[in-house]
Amino acid sequence: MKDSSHFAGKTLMITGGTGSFGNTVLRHFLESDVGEIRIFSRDEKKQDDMRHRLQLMHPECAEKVRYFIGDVRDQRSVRDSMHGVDYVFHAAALKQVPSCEFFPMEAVRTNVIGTDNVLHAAIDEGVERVVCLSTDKAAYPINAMGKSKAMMESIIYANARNGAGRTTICCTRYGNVMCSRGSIIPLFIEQIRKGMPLTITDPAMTRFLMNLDEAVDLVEFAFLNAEPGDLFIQKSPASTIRVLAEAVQKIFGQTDVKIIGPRHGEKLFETLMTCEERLRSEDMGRYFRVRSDTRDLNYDRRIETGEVRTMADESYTSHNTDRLDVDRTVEKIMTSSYVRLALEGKLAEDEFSQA
Ligand SMILES: O=c1ccn([C@@H]2O[C@H](COP(=O)(O)OP(=O)(O)O[C@H]3O[C@H](CO)[C@H](O)[C@H](O)[C@H]3O)[C@@H](O)[C@H]2O)c(=O)[nH]1
Repeated sequence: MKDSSHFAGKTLMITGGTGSFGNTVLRHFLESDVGEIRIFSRDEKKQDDMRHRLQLMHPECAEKVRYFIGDVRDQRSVRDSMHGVDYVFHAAALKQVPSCEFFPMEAVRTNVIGTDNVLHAAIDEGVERVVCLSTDKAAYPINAMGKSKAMMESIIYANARNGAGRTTICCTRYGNVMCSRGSIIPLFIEQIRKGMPLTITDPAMTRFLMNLDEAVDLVEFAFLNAEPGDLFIQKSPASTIRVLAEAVQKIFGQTDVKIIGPRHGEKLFETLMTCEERLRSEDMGRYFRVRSDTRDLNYDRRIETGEVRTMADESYTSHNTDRLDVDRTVEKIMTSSYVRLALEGKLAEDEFSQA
């Protein structure tokens, strides 16, 4: 992390801390002189693995990390782990589209109620900043995962608007993180290794591509720049699944391709910023900021004059963003440490990419 003096001596908590994001962010945060990092998650085995990995690879900072077993669904466990915390990074979520489609109430419990629990505990405990992680699937949502994340965002903005005391709550939204657990690139690599055909849902589908370090940069940018209720969006390139498959094959070897059709709840393209958000967005270089709408419900008091615009002409989507060809997709994919290690046959040795 570049300048991380803002974490000096502070206590940070990462919900969903044993996931891909949690592992990457932990590595970044441990480079700073942070006081303490709390990993909050459900799975004792994953916590134990993380503890051992850290002791093995970075014994000098292992003591700064404390592990809390709990579930964001359970308010008590959230509160008990938040005493004395300065900053919260809320990454705990159900995020697989197909499984949320079959168990939508589970998405509600974790993504909606869980976020409400985290925010209220943070407000009550006087946490200074909470950065929540959302997804492109929350913009014009069509599947249960996206709808639950859209509700999560509403809860974030409502809490920020209704007054969160000394707690600044903000949100980040990004597209597909390459090589996160259960995602397409690791699956393609495995299929090539086993000599099996690549399973492609729809070759024309597009997805935004970013790596885990970029996700961490976005979260840090939000942390440093947020006003209450801000949404920060990472500008990202995208590619079609056909191009992505060709790029992975170019790196790992040719194999057949099988078209399997879209899975439950999938979109042809993703939206990172809606037309309505785009109208009030601010271009900050690598990122967009969408400020929260701070008007109250007394519409009668307002008299609008002149031209009133409700939405921008276009939303910001994986179809109309910078679209990568095969070579640029190869370049992009190679920025993922998972892919580089897989290529060198060193995946098992990596301390964090297995998360
Ligand atoms: O066998 C497969 C599986 C997937 N796909 C396609 O590959 C793309 C990416 O699929 P992933 O499962 O990797 O990602 P999703 O877009 O479904 O969702 C991912 O990105 C989200 C953010 O947008 C969340 O982070 C979520 O956890 C993560 O799974 C999609 O177009 C999908 O249709 C295939 O072609 N073949």
